[in-house]
Amino acid sequence: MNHYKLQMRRGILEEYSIKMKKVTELTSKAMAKSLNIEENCFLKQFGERAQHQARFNYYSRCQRPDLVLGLKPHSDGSGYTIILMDAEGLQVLKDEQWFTVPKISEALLVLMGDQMEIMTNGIFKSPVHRVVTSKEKERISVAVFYSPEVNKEIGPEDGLINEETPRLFKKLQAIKGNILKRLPG
Ligand SMILES: O=C(O)CCC(=O)C(=O)O
Ligand SMILES: [Fe+2]
Repeated sequence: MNHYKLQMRRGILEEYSIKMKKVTELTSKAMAKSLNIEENCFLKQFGERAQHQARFNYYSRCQRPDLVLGLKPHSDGSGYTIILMDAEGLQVLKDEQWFTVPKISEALLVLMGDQMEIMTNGIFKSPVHRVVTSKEKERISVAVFYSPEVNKEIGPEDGLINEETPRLFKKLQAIKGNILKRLPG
């Protein structure tokens, strides 16, 4: 890759990161509003130095999609994850069944991670998900894992705990690199 192309790609990534910061601010506020709690409460838990880690996933075409998965079942250890994809292939597990996430053009997918499940006291679930392969099409996705700043203490929002819905999680400390929690098997 020549120098000019490299510079250009860096520029695009930098711009994407800056825009992602805005997206996570808006999304965190919108999620709090939807739960009727103080709009900045999740942003406060994520902290001013919240982590944004981007991962590029490339899934090549596969002759035996019935035998080969692109990504094994897991839930994300992030707060939440923002996914940009160029094709279908991502599936989420609900009621022991796999559902394909539709690809909506220009749309970003917000996928809850384990830490947001904790902060919402279990109201927003961190789904087990996987990626299937395809015979016809390769696939690329960009996942931005948005997580609380390192060493930040997180826990269920007080506003979501009451007599009917008791606290489900203890307070925890956010740690670095807790991106994938793989399930056994
Ligand atoms: O490729 C995708 O759509 C999902 C990727 C994913 O689940 C991950 O990177 O943790
Ligand atoms: Fe994931």
